[in-house]
Amino acid sequence: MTNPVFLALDIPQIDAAKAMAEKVKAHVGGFKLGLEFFCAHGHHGVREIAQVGLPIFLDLKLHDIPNTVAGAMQSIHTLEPSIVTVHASGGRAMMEDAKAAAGDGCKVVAVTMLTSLSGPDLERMGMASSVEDQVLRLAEMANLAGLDGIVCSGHEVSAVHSQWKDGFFVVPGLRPAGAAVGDQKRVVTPRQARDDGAGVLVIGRPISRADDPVEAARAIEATL
Ligand SMILES: O=c1ccn([C@@H]2O[C@H](COP(=O)(O)O)[C@@H](O)[C@H]2O)c(=O)[nH]1
Repeated sequence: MTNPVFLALDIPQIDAAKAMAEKVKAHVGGFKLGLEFFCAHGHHGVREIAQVGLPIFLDLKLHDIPNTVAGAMQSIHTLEPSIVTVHASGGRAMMEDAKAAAGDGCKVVAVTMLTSLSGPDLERMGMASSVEDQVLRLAEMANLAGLDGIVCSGHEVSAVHSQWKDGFFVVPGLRPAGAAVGDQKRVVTPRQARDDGAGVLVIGRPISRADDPVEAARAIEATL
């Protein structure tokens, strides 16, 4: 089995991020580079981390009009990411154009509802539906738009998997039992997410901020 864990390298210093990647590379399947790292280091930073030799997931959460998102997808083409995120709330046309611009070999997945949000946050945004219904609705739109899959929490992945059998599901908000939750609200263990149908497990601080990141990554791998 390929290791499904992508380590979120939310580390602003390029040398420290690369050193972390080198340290844990035997115990993860890839690296996720998000806004913190990309805004600081752009294409150069991505190329540095890619030298470590594992797949790169660019979690840029693109969200704009279709033409702009398609242009952004074309601008990251040369980095050959294996996965890129857009926001499902950008709409179906935006997702269609993002997928068309991505080219072969790059999965495009739509962020549905951030794992740092929960039911009361939806209410405050004026949305009457439950979290699961909202995620299922956005997942259906992403499927119709031709995307490869979605990002959701471990709370919804089983329901989404039932609705979208061959979808590709990326799950962040993962915590080993007893680990600090921090700003995440919809949390499950890596093993639970895997059992419920997640294809990629995104894990950041439980590894990157552990006293011993190699041991933390190894211990998570052993539970899968
Ligand atoms: O809904 C989402 C979408 C993306 N993320 C990203 O995943 C990691 C999680 O990091 P932890 O340190 O394990 O909490 C982070 O890079 C987020 O930007 C998410 O958490 N939730």
